Amino acid sequence: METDLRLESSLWVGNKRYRAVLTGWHFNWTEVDKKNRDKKTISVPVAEVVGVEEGRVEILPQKSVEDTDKDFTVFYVKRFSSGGSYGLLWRLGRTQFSCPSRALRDQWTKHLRTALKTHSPLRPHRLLVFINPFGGKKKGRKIYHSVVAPLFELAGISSHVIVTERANQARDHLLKKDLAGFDGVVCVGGDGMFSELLHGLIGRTQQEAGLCENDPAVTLQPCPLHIGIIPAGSTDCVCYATVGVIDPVTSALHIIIGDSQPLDVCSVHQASSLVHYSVSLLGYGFYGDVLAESEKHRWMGPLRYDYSGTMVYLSNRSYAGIVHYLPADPQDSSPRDRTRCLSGCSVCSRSTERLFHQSSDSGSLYSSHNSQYTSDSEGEWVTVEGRFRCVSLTCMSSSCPKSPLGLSPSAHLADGTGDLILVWDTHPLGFLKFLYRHTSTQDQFDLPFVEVHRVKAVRFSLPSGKEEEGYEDMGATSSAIDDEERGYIETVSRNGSQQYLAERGTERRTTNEQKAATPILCGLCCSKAPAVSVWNCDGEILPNTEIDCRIHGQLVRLYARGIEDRAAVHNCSEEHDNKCERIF
Ligand SMILES: CCCCCCCCCCCCC/C=C/[C@@H](O)[C@H](COP(=O)(O)O)NC(=O)CCCCCCCCCCCCCCC
Ligand SMILES: Nc1ncnc2c1ncn2[C@@H]1O[C@H](COP(=O)(O)OP(=O)(O)O)[C@@H](O)[C@H]1O
Ligand SMILES: [Ca+2]
Repeated sequence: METDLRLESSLWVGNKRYRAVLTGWHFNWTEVDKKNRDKKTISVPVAEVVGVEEGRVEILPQKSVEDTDKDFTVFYVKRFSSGGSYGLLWRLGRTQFSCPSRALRDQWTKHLRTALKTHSPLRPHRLLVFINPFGGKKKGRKIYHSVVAPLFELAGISSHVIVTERANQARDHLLKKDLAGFDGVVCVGGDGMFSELLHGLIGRTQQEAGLCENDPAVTLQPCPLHIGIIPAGSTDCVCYATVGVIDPVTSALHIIIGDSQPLDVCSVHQASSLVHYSVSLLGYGFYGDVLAESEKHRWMGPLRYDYSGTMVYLSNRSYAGIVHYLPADPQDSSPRDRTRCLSGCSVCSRSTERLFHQSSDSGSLYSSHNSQYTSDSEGEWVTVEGRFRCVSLTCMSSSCPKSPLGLSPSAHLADGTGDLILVWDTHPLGFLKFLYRHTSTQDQFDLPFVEVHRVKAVRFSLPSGKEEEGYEDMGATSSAIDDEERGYIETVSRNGSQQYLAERGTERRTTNEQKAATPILCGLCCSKAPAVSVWNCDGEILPNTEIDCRIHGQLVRLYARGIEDRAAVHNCSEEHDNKCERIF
């Protein structure tokens, strides 16, 4: 196969002569000077060729074809560093080649197209696209038609576009309508739109496989259709964490070349019913309150989260809860190992082996017929109880423009685990420090009131009687109540490391800093606070407080490849300057 596709000849680009070689995996062209010495080589992996067209082709301002019979044009992925973001921006590169004869031109286009088919088996031919016209800054339609559609057309992708008229339309369509002939589903919107696709596709796949989604112990069937995300929302966390930038052109190019990134999904259950699926943030306390508050201010657009975040921070709340968790194998990885899950991540690759090649033996995460989660290999559940500022579970880093390294910077996209972050009640300045560290590279887990655990499952319940209590006096959660009630913090040195203990029968102490800070901020807030918060599940408020969650390894696949390591990518051009270069 490799030798069949090989082609080598002299070609011209403008008035310069090049030696072009197609090896099967790569298409290279090297400038040759008058003395036949090689100069600079441009090398494009065949998998990153977007399209090959006869003639001299442009696509902006409109598609134009000068149909000369000795020329062909190759479109391909070109990388740029992206300033603020961690990942790389992808743009459409274009080179027009001239051949000495028409026969050679036809040979080049035929070979390149065959190589494309051979080396990019997952390239979509037909896509189902849902646009949320109201997501983010309400630019979904414009982004799709001006930026994405021309690229899909160039790549020969046909798409069926649905502009949604109501919430959950995309989900319902995926659950009920005929999906035959589609290779993938794309949303143009934010995390909420992605969540609709996630629910629709997972639900449809389980229906067709005859599996019950309600039972947390059932091993769910991975979805056959890929999901593409064109970011046009408010947080765009799933896009940022799987691509590394929020950029519609970059995302469209990942879709076109058929990149494939598996993703862990957390199922959330209550009383033996499925409540929701989550991939990014499942958060109780602070993040739940921020979402509940922000729904009242949707008109503010993406800014609603900053406004609500500030208001909720000032209200200075903490909540009682009991958290049970099932730790993952600490030998595989740790949330404190300071590694990052990047494109081609070895921890995720090892998990693929474990999840799909050993699933028939007793080493699987759960035994599929075991509704009480008691397989021998699952390990021991751990229980902690106390007052928390927030309890968060995330299946991936959940990086987003607000927090470029995310809620858990060392979490993995596809390792079959999630990171459980427990932020115990603490003084307002301590909590602010924790929040603020999300905006920099400082370790947000290196604080005495924060714990992080890599887990396979989590249960959350309320201390008996809490659900009925409703509201409690704010003073009670901040200054009036004694330290014993509040579960305030204490750091002790155990085995040489700082460990945090709260409400575990150990002595408790309030620091001076805590005592000083609390009353000042309490003066700014309301006098009544609810005793119970809500769960924020990828931007949706859950109806239940007591939940049971399980991580399903690699349940869905996105058209993405994870964040590319800048240091390992060679063909990256200088920083992209939007002012002087057009998109195409
Ligand atoms: C002091 C600065 C603090 C910055 C803290 C940033 C933490 C950000 C972590 C964000 C994790 C995001 C996980 C993704 C969630 C989304 O699924 C979900 C839905 O997104 P969609 O609307 O696009 O559909 N988004 C959300 O739920 C939004 C959560 C955002 C929380 C941001 C909170 C901002 C807090 C600002 C606090 C300021 C305190 C200042 C005190 C003087
Ligand atoms: N046509 C529509 N009208 C109202 N709501 C919609 C529509 N289409 C989608 N939605 C809902 O809007 C919510 C937010 O959408 P999303 O695209 O995530 O934007 P944002 O990031 O700004 O929240 C989603 O939960 C989705 O279900
Ligand atoms: Ca994970």
